[in-house]
Amino acid sequence: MDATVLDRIAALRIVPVVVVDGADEGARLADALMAGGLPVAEITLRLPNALAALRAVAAEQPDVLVGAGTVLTAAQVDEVVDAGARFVVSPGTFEPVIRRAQERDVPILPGVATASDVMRALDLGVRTVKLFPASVAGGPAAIKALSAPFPQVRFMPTGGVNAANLHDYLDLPSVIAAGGSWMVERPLVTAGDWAEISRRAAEAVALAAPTTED
Ligand SMILES: O=C(O)C(=O)C[C@H](O)[C@H](O)COP(=O)(O)O
Repeated sequence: MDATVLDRIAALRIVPVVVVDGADEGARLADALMAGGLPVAEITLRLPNALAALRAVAAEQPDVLVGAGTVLTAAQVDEVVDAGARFVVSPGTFEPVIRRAQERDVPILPGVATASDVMRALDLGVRTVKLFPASVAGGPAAIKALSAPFPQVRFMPTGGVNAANLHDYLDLPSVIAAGGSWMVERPLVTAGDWAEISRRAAEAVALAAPTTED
């Protein structure tokens, strides 16, 4: 297991969740994130050519830590790892996905929304999970409450995170990073507004930087 991937995510503090289609969009998106100082992307398997986007980022922008999101099956784990994904994110805690990611030696962040989900993840040997959908599952208060019985668990809240509430999550000691689409909204990609994506990425990086009191 490549522990350094989770360390890099923890250092970056933010994971842009992107919906891109095809090699060209993927490569340009990666360039825009690099320009914004945020060299990481979770490419969701939501569009038909998401895998081509993933492959292009992995091949053309090796400095960008690229992962795959919306991974729902073990077969998709194989597809995304073969395409170059360095980490795998799933909306739920599903044993076949977790097991295949472990077999492929790639970090898996399964989605959890309840204590039972966390217990299943722990039983499968996973201690870093994605709280999803974070805002619906209780937001920062849910993470605080879950951290009491599960102090060993680290969270990447995703779903409803934005520039306004980012710090409510990042300030919690059990949160390694927050994920979200707010800096890479799909209309910006389809419009080719890479400059705005870079601007929002840079803004998010500045927001996530520790404050002077930290
Ligand atoms: O399906 C998955 O595996 C996902 O990755 C879901 C995404 O994390 C959220 O949909 C992002 O939520 P927003 O930032 O509110 O847009």
